[in-house]
Amino acid sequence: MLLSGSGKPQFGEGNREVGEAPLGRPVWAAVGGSLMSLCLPFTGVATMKFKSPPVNSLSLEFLTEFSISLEKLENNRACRGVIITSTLPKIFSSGLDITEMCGKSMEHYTEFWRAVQEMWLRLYGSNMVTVAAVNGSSPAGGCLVAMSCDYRIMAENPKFSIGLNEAQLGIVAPFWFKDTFVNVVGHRIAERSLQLGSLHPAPEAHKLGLVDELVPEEKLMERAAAVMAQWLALPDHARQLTKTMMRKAVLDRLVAHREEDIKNFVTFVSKESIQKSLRMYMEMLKKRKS
Ligand SMILES: CCC/C=C/C(=O)SCCNC(=O)CCNC(=O)[C@H](O)C(C)(C)COP(=O)([O-])OP(=O)([O-])OC[C@H]1O[C@@H](n2cnc3c(N)ncnc32)[C@H](O)[C@@H]1OP(=O)([O-])[O-]
Repeated sequence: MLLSGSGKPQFGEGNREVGEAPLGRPVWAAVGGSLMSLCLPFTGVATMKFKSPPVNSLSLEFLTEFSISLEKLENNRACRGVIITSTLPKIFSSGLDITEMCGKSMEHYTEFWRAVQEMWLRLYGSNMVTVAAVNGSSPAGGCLVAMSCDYRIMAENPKFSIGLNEAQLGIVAPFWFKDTFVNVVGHRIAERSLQLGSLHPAPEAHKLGLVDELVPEEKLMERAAAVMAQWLALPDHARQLTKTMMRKAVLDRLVAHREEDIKNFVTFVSKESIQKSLRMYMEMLKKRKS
Protein backbone atom coordinates (compact mmCIF):
# COMPACT_ATOMS: atom_id res chain seq x y z
CA MET A 1 0.00 0.00 0.00
CA LEU A 2 1.28 3.43 -0.76
CA LEU A 3 0.27 6.96 -0.03
CA SER A 4 2.09 9.61 -1.93
CA GLY A 5 1.93 13.29 -2.76
CA SER A 6 3.85 16.50 -2.45
CA GLY A 7 5.94 16.22 0.68
CA LYS A 8 3.60 13.62 2.17
CA PRO A 9 4.83 10.42 3.76
CA GLN A 10 5.03 7.35 1.62
CA PHE A 11 4.61 3.86 2.92
CA GLY A 12 4.13 0.32 1.82
CA GLU A 13 5.08 -1.19 -1.44
CA GLY A 14 3.77 -1.14 -4.95
CA ASN A 15 3.27 1.26 -7.79
CA ARG A 16 1.89 4.76 -7.43
CA GLU A 17 0.44 7.73 -9.14
CA VAL A 18 1.12 11.33 -8.27
CA GLY A 19 -0.41 14.16 -10.24
CA GLU A 20 -1.18 17.84 -10.27
CA ALA A 21 -4.72 19.13 -10.34
CA PRO A 22 -5.56 22.46 -11.96
CA LEU A 23 -4.18 25.42 -9.96
CA GLY A 24 -1.27 23.30 -8.85
CA ARG A 25 -3.14 21.60 -6.01
CA PRO A 26 -1.63 18.24 -5.22
CA VAL A 27 -3.54 15.12 -6.11
CA TRP A 28 -2.56 12.24 -3.90
CA ALA A 29 -3.28 8.82 -5.10
CA ALA A 30 -2.17 5.57 -3.72
CA VAL A 31 -2.48 2.33 -5.55
CA GLY A 32 -0.99 -1.11 -5.62
CA GLY A 33 -0.79 -2.11 -1.94
CA SER A 34 -0.53 -5.81 -1.27
CA LEU A 35 -3.74 -6.45 0.71
CA MET A 36 -5.75 -3.30 0.22
CA SER A 37 -5.63 -0.36 -2.13
CA LEU A 38 -5.76 3.10 -0.72
CA CYS A 39 -6.57 6.26 -2.58
CA LEU A 40 -6.59 9.80 -1.20
CA PRO A 41 -7.60 12.35 -3.81
CA PHE A 42 -7.60 16.11 -3.12
CA THR A 43 -11.22 15.90 -1.94
CA GLY A 44 -9.78 14.78 1.41
CA VAL A 45 -11.81 11.55 1.43
CA ALA A 46 -9.77 8.37 1.19
CA THR A 47 -11.11 5.11 -0.17
CA MET A 48 -9.71 1.92 1.25
CA LYS A 49 -10.49 -1.23 -0.70
CA PHE A 50 -9.73 -4.63 0.73
CA LYS A 51 -8.19 -6.92 -1.86
CA SER A 52 -7.03 -10.07 -0.19
CA PRO A 53 -8.53 -13.06 -2.05
CA PRO A 54 -10.23 -15.36 -1.65
CA VAL A 55 -12.28 -13.81 1.18
CA ASN A 56 -10.45 -10.80 2.71
CA SER A 57 -9.77 -12.68 5.92
CA LEU A 58 -8.07 -10.57 8.57
CA SER A 59 -4.65 -12.20 8.88
CA LEU A 60 -1.84 -10.77 11.01
CA GLU A 61 -0.36 -9.23 7.88
CA PHE A 62 -3.70 -7.77 6.81
CA LEU A 63 -4.41 -6.32 10.24
CA THR A 64 -0.95 -4.77 10.38
CA GLU A 65 -1.37 -3.16 6.96
CA PHE A 66 -4.83 -1.96 7.96
CA SER A 67 -3.57 -0.31 11.16
CA ILE A 68 -0.62 1.34 9.40
CA SER A 69 -2.93 2.69 6.71
CA LEU A 70 -5.32 4.12 9.27
CA GLU A 71 -2.46 5.70 11.19
CA LYS A 72 -1.09 7.34 8.05
CA LEU A 73 -4.49 8.71 7.09
CA GLU A 74 -5.13 9.87 10.64
CA ASN A 75 -1.83 11.77 10.70
CA ASN A 76 -2.54 13.36 7.35
CA ARG A 77 -4.34 16.61 8.12
CA ALA A 78 -5.79 16.77 4.62
CA CYS A 79 -7.67 13.52 5.13
CA ARG A 80 -11.04 13.99 6.84
CA GLY A 81 -12.82 10.79 5.98
CA VAL A 82 -12.40 7.26 4.73
CA ILE A 83 -14.77 4.94 2.88
CA ILE A 84 -13.99 1.27 3.48
CA THR A 85 -15.07 -1.34 0.96
CA SER A 86 -13.88 -4.46 -0.86
CA THR A 87 -12.67 -5.18 -4.37
CA LEU A 88 -13.89 -8.79 -4.13
CA PRO A 89 -17.31 -9.64 -5.49
CA LYS A 90 -19.68 -10.89 -2.77
CA ILE A 91 -17.29 -10.56 0.18
CA PHE A 92 -16.62 -7.53 2.37
CA SER A 93 -14.51 -9.52 4.82
CA SER A 94 -14.77 -13.10 6.14
CA GLY A 95 -13.56 -11.94 9.56
CA LEU A 96 -10.47 -13.01 11.44
CA ASP A 97 -8.29 -15.44 9.59
CA ILE A 98 -9.07 -18.72 11.33
CA THR A 99 -5.74 -20.22 10.27
CA GLU A 100 -4.04 -17.60 12.51
CA MET A 101 -5.86 -19.15 15.46
CA CYS A 102 -5.16 -22.80 14.65
CA GLY A 103 -2.10 -24.84 15.51
CA LYS A 104 0.15 -21.85 16.21
CA SER A 105 2.36 -20.95 19.18
CA MET A 106 1.28 -18.88 22.21
CA GLU A 107 3.61 -16.14 20.95
CA HIS A 108 1.82 -16.11 17.64
CA TYR A 109 -1.63 -15.93 19.26
CA THR A 110 -0.36 -13.04 21.41
CA GLU A 111 0.93 -11.11 18.42
CA PHE A 112 -2.19 -11.83 16.40
CA TRP A 113 -4.58 -10.72 19.12
CA ARG A 114 -2.61 -7.54 19.78
CA ALA A 115 -2.96 -6.73 16.08
CA VAL A 116 -6.74 -7.31 16.22
CA GLN A 117 -6.97 -4.96 19.21
CA GLU A 118 -4.78 -2.36 17.51
CA MET A 119 -6.91 -2.33 14.38
CA TRP A 120 -10.10 -1.86 16.40
CA LEU A 121 -8.63 0.85 18.67
CA ARG A 122 -7.55 2.82 15.59
CA LEU A 123 -10.76 2.38 13.64
CA TYR A 124 -13.28 2.78 16.46
CA GLY A 125 -11.30 5.69 17.89
CA SER A 126 -10.64 7.40 14.57
CA ASN A 127 -11.11 11.15 14.30
CA MET A 128 -11.99 10.76 10.64
CA VAL A 129 -15.49 10.13 9.37
CA THR A 130 -15.58 6.43 8.57
CA VAL A 131 -18.19 4.94 6.23
CA ALA A 132 -18.41 1.21 5.51
CA ALA A 133 -19.69 0.38 2.03
CA VAL A 134 -20.51 -3.26 2.72
CA ASN A 135 -20.60 -4.86 -0.71
CA GLY A 136 -20.74 -8.49 0.39
CA SER A 137 -20.89 -10.85 3.34
CA SER A 138 -19.34 -9.68 6.54
CA PRO A 139 -19.22 -12.24 9.34
CA ALA A 140 -17.55 -11.85 12.75
CA GLY A 141 -14.40 -9.70 12.48
CA GLY A 142 -15.75 -8.36 9.18
CA CYS A 143 -18.87 -7.24 11.01
CA LEU A 144 -16.64 -5.66 13.69
CA VAL A 145 -14.87 -3.59 11.02
CA ALA A 146 -18.20 -2.38 9.62
CA MET A 147 -19.66 -1.70 13.09
CA SER A 148 -16.60 0.32 14.05
CA CYS A 149 -17.34 2.82 11.30
CA ASP A 150 -19.64 5.81 11.81
CA TYR A 151 -22.11 4.67 9.16
CA ARG A 152 -22.85 1.44 7.30
CA ILE A 153 -24.40 1.13 3.86
CA MET A 154 -24.94 -2.39 2.61
CA ALA A 155 -25.74 -3.76 -0.83
CA GLU A 156 -29.37 -4.87 -0.75
CA ASN A 157 -28.65 -8.46 -1.74
CA PRO A 158 -30.34 -10.95 0.66
CA LYS A 159 -27.54 -13.44 -0.06
CA PHE A 160 -25.12 -11.14 1.76
CA SER A 161 -25.15 -11.49 5.52
CA ILE A 162 -23.54 -9.76 8.46
CA GLY A 163 -23.29 -10.51 12.17
CA LEU A 164 -21.14 -11.79 15.01
CA ASN A 165 -21.33 -15.55 14.44
CA GLU A 166 -18.50 -16.52 16.81
CA ALA A 167 -20.77 -18.79 18.88
CA GLN A 168 -21.32 -20.93 15.77
CA LEU A 169 -17.58 -21.59 15.68
CA GLY A 170 -17.58 -22.58 19.35
CA ILE A 171 -15.70 -19.41 20.28
CA VAL A 172 -16.72 -16.33 22.21
CA ALA A 173 -16.61 -12.74 20.98
CA PRO A 174 -14.59 -10.66 23.48
CA PHE A 175 -16.21 -7.91 25.54
CA TRP A 176 -15.17 -5.12 23.16
CA PHE A 177 -16.76 -6.84 20.14
CA LYS A 178 -19.88 -7.12 22.31
CA ASP A 179 -19.66 -3.48 23.47
CA THR A 180 -19.36 -2.29 19.87
CA PHE A 181 -22.36 -4.43 18.92
CA VAL A 182 -24.46 -3.13 21.82
CA ASN A 183 -23.60 0.45 20.87
CA VAL A 184 -24.93 -0.19 17.37
CA VAL A 185 -28.07 -2.29 17.91
CA GLY A 186 -28.87 -2.06 21.63
CA HIS A 187 -28.62 -4.64 24.39
CA ARG A 188 -31.54 -6.96 23.64
CA ILE A 189 -30.82 -7.47 19.95
CA ALA A 190 -27.11 -7.88 20.69
CA GLU A 191 -27.79 -10.43 23.44
CA ARG A 192 -29.98 -12.63 21.27
CA SER A 193 -27.89 -12.29 18.15
CA LEU A 194 -24.60 -12.99 19.98
CA GLN A 195 -25.88 -16.05 21.84
CA LEU A 196 -27.25 -17.53 18.62
CA GLY A 197 -24.21 -16.48 16.58
CA SER A 198 -26.65 -15.09 14.03
CA LEU A 199 -25.69 -13.98 10.56
CA HIS A 200 -28.37 -11.59 9.37
CA PRO A 201 -29.25 -11.33 5.68
CA ALA A 202 -28.97 -7.70 4.52
CA PRO A 203 -32.73 -6.85 4.80
CA GLU A 204 -32.86 -8.23 8.37
CA ALA A 205 -29.61 -6.46 9.30
CA HIS A 206 -31.22 -3.23 8.16
CA LYS A 207 -34.36 -3.90 10.16
CA LEU A 208 -32.26 -4.52 13.29
CA GLY A 209 -30.24 -1.35 12.76
CA LEU A 210 -27.03 -3.29 12.24
CA VAL A 211 -26.66 -1.45 8.93
CA ASP A 212 -28.00 2.04 8.42
CA GLU A 213 -29.28 1.67 4.89
CA LEU A 214 -29.49 -0.68 1.93
CA VAL A 215 -28.89 0.39 -1.64
CA PRO A 216 -28.57 -1.42 -4.97
CA GLU A 217 -25.02 -2.65 -5.29
CA GLU A 218 -24.20 -0.39 -8.23
CA LYS A 219 -25.21 2.67 -6.18
CA LEU A 220 -23.14 1.78 -3.12
CA MET A 221 -20.10 3.98 -3.69
CA GLU A 222 -22.15 6.91 -4.93
CA ARG A 223 -24.30 6.74 -1.81
CA ALA A 224 -21.23 6.35 0.44
CA ALA A 225 -19.78 9.54 -1.08
CA ALA A 226 -23.06 11.40 -0.50
CA VAL A 227 -23.23 10.26 3.14
CA MET A 228 -19.61 11.26 3.62
CA ALA A 229 -20.32 14.73 2.23
CA GLN A 230 -23.22 15.10 4.67
CA TRP A 231 -21.05 14.15 7.66
CA LEU A 232 -18.17 16.34 6.50
CA ALA A 233 -20.44 19.37 6.19
CA LEU A 234 -20.17 19.77 9.96
CA PRO A 235 -17.17 21.38 11.69
CA ASP A 236 -14.64 18.61 12.39
CA HIS A 237 -13.97 19.60 15.99
CA ALA A 238 -17.64 19.41 17.02
CA ARG A 239 -18.18 16.08 15.31
CA GLN A 240 -14.94 14.63 16.66
CA LEU A 241 -15.60 15.66 20.26
CA THR A 242 -19.11 14.23 20.03
CA LYS A 243 -17.76 10.95 18.63
CA THR A 244 -15.21 10.75 21.43
CA MET A 245 -17.94 11.36 23.99
CA MET A 246 -19.99 8.50 22.56
CA ARG A 247 -17.16 5.95 22.20
CA LYS A 248 -14.59 6.79 24.87
CA ALA A 249 -15.88 4.55 27.66
CA VAL A 250 -15.78 1.47 25.43
CA LEU A 251 -12.32 2.31 24.05
CA ASP A 252 -10.94 3.06 27.52
CA ARG A 253 -12.20 -0.28 28.77
CA LEU A 254 -10.05 -2.20 26.33
CA VAL A 255 -7.05 0.09 26.85
CA ALA A 256 -7.29 -0.55 30.61
CA HIS A 257 -7.60 -4.32 30.18
CA ARG A 258 -5.53 -4.89 27.07
CA GLU A 259 -2.96 -7.32 28.49
CA GLU A 260 -5.59 -9.25 30.42
CA ASP A 261 -7.68 -9.52 27.23
CA ILE A 262 -4.68 -10.92 25.34
CA LYS A 263 -4.05 -13.44 28.12
CA ASN A 264 -7.69 -14.51 28.05
CA PHE A 265 -7.63 -14.96 24.29
CA VAL A 266 -4.38 -16.93 24.29
CA THR A 267 -5.52 -19.22 27.10
CA PHE A 268 -8.89 -19.75 25.45
CA VAL A 269 -7.69 -20.36 21.92
CA SER A 270 -4.90 -22.69 23.06
CA LYS A 271 -7.35 -25.13 24.64
CA GLU A 272 -7.54 -28.41 22.76
CA SER A 273 -11.38 -28.27 22.75
CA ILE A 274 -11.30 -24.86 21.05
CA GLN A 275 -8.64 -25.96 18.58
CA LYS A 276 -10.85 -28.92 17.73
CA SER A 277 -13.90 -26.66 17.16
CA LEU A 278 -11.90 -24.39 14.87
CA ARG A 279 -10.50 -27.33 12.87
CA MET A 280 -13.99 -28.77 12.47
CA TYR A 281 -15.31 -25.40 11.32
CA MET A 282 -12.55 -25.11 8.70
CA GLU A 283 -13.36 -28.64 7.54
CA MET A 284 -17.03 -27.69 7.28
CA LEU A 285 -16.12 -24.69 5.10
CA LYS A 286 -14.07 -26.91 2.81
CA LYS A 287 -16.81 -29.56 2.57
CA ARG A 288 -19.45 -26.94 1.85
CA LYS A 289 -17.31 -25.81 -1.04
CA SER A 290 -16.90 -29.21 -2.65
C1 LIG B 1 -12.33 -14.77 19.87
C2 LIG B 1 -12.20 -14.69 18.39
C3 LIG B 1 -13.19 -13.83 17.66
C4 LIG B 1 -13.27 -14.28 16.27
C5 LIG B 1 -13.65 -13.52 15.28
C6 LIG B 1 -13.70 -13.99 13.88
O1 LIG B 1 -13.74 -13.18 13.00
S1 LIG B 1 -13.66 -15.66 13.56
C7 LIG B 1 -13.94 -15.85 11.81
C8 LIG B 1 -15.39 -16.08 11.52
N1 LIG B 1 -15.62 -16.12 10.10
C9 LIG B 1 -16.50 -16.94 9.54
O2 LIG B 1 -17.17 -17.71 10.18
C10 LIG B 1 -16.62 -16.87 8.05
C11 LIG B 1 -16.42 -18.20 7.42
N2 LIG B 1 -16.48 -18.10 6.00
C12 LIG B 1 -17.64 -18.11 5.28
O3 LIG B 1 -18.72 -18.17 5.81
C13 LIG B 1 -17.50 -18.06 3.80
O4 LIG B 1 -16.17 -18.39 3.45
C14 LIG B 1 -17.84 -16.70 3.15
C15 LIG B 1 -19.35 -16.43 3.27
C16 LIG B 1 -17.07 -15.56 3.80
C17 LIG B 1 -17.46 -16.75 1.66
O5 LIG B 1 -18.04 -17.85 1.03
P1 LIG B 1 -17.49 -18.35 -0.37
O6 LIG B 1 -18.38 -19.48 -0.78
O7 LIG B 1 -17.32 -17.18 -1.29
O8 LIG B 1 -16.01 -18.84 -0.03
P2 LIG B 1 -15.60 -20.27 0.65
O9 LIG B 1 -16.45 -20.57 1.84
O10 LIG B 1 -15.52 -21.29 -0.42
O11 LIG B 1 -14.14 -19.91 1.20
C18 LIG B 1 -13.03 -19.74 0.32
C19 LIG B 1 -11.79 -20.15 1.06
O12 LIG B 1 -11.56 -19.23 2.13
C20 LIG B 1 -11.43 -19.96 3.35
N3 LIG B 1 -11.98 -19.12 4.44
C21 LIG B 1 -13.21 -18.60 4.53
N4 LIG B 1 -13.32 -17.84 5.65
C22 LIG B 1 -12.12 -17.91 6.27
C23 LIG B 1 -11.62 -17.33 7.47
N5 LIG B 1 -12.36 -16.53 8.24
N6 LIG B 1 -10.36 -17.60 7.79
C24 LIG B 1 -9.59 -18.40 7.03
N7 LIG B 1 -10.02 -18.96 5.89
C25 LIG B 1 -11.26 -18.72 5.51
C26 LIG B 1 -12.22 -21.23 3.11
O13 LIG B 1 -11.83 -22.24 4.02
C27 LIG B 1 -11.86 -21.52 1.69
O14 LIG B 1 -10.56 -22.08 1.67
P3 LIG B 1 -10.14 -23.23 0.60
O15 LIG B 1 -11.10 -24.35 0.81
O16 LIG B 1 -10.26 -22.56 -0.74
O17 LIG B 1 -8.71 -23.56 1.00
